[in-house]
Amino acid sequence: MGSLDTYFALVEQNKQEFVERLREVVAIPSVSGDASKRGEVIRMGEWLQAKWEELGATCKRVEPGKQNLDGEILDLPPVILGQYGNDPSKKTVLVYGHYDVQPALVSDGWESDPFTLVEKEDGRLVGRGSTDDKGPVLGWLLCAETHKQAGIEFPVNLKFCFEGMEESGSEGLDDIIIAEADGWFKGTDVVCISDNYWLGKSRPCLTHGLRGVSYFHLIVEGPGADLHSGVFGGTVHEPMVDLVHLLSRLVDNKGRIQVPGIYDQVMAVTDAEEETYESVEFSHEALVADLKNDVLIHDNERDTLKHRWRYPTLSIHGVEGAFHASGDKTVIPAKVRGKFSLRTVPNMEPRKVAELVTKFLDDEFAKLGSKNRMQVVETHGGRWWYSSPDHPNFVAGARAVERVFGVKPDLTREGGSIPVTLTFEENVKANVLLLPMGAADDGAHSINEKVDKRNYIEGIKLFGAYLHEIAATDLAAA
Ligand SMILES: C[C@H](N)C(=O)N[C@@H](Cc1c[nH]cn1)C(=O)O
Ligand SMILES: [Zn+2]
Ligand SMILES: [Zn+2]
Repeated sequence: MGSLDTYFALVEQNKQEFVERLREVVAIPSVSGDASKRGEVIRMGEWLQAKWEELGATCKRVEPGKQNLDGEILDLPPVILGQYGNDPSKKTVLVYGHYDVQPALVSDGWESDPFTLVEKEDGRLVGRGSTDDKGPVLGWLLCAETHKQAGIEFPVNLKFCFEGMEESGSEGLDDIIIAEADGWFKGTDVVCISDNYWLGKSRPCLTHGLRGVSYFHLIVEGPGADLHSGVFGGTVHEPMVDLVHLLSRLVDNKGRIQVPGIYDQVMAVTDAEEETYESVEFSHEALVADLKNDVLIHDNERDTLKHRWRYPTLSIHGVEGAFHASGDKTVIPAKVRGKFSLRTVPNMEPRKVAELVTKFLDDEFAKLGSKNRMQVVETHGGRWWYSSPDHPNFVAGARAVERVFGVKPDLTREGGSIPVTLTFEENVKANVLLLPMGAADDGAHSINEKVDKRNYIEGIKLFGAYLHEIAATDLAAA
């Protein structure tokens, strides 16, 4: 593969330029969960479309419709579909990624402005979206640009699907994938998604499973307005007291979900699965160092991995409407909204999960004898995904990892969720490979999110190597 060596050499040569390109996209604050940033999310989608079109791709901008966000009716950001190359003698690879990001404020604890990329001496490229998912999304573009610059024939036809709502439940995307399965996505041989992370910091991985997510709002409201706690404390049912009580009933402090029936659908661990935990690169020592404190529940790596990959979990995220500023305001909030989510696993069904959670909270609320009103709303949900890692798509991914990093990849499952993975698999009817670029300690969704320069640059090489391996692979051997 002489042309691949030329490609690697040019990626090396362009390293600093690629950091500047990442700086340009991080600077667009495309936060999908913030109504005031919707214009920026749309601008980010338009940026991507323009760059791909400059390169010669054919793009289609699909509008998923409208969204009601905090009472404001907003345009959903466009889904950018693209096709780069259309040679019937080549295989066709569909890549998916998202150009929206999680919210980020300096006041959350960032060391610098989240939307100004900072290159640290130790190689960290710090900025919101650097690893999730702007680095990888940009990586596919830079891979294609570098082939063109080097005069190397692009080894496959590339289709792409980039969305701007992944961090907010991928609203509207399922319908588009279903509608385009026999349209834009027709002829896809394999799918590749780069939107998760390695298990450690040195060994790359291929991922063949994701957890699902079911997100809930628990709303408790009582008086028509906030009240003075000196005047009304002890004489009215306080929404916040009811809410705190209900939230505390959902999960114990060992992570065990308290909703009856929730574990009934969880697949049992098989002997074959037990073996898969033996060989992966994962240590509590490294994890505790990343966490900055030992706050681990389990005393061994295997149980930690099982609770990340294959058991359901429940996390409490926040309370809207509660007093949260500094100072000692003596208020009784009139309406509060608790937010929590469950990560779901094979073979849990989202409908059943919502039913069990709602019934449990209804029963617990009834026990309180409160005169407040309570409501449980499932705001978004996504299904888990599990696939065999034996498909030639994974073999091509493994070969590409060996070519770039000189090691065999770990085979992992992911604790996070990319709900459209299953939608692609079911509707486009092609195998999906998850090929992450970022490392375990990147801090996606957290403060000081980063991608290491090594991961970013070698990741761009990996994308190219993977496409060349796909071109050379007999996919019919599946
Ligand atoms: C794994 C992926 N990069 C990711 O972060 N996915 C999100 C998806 C989501 C669901 N609701 C909101 N965001 C996640 O796993 O939290
Ligand atoms: Zn992501
Ligand atoms: Zn994310």
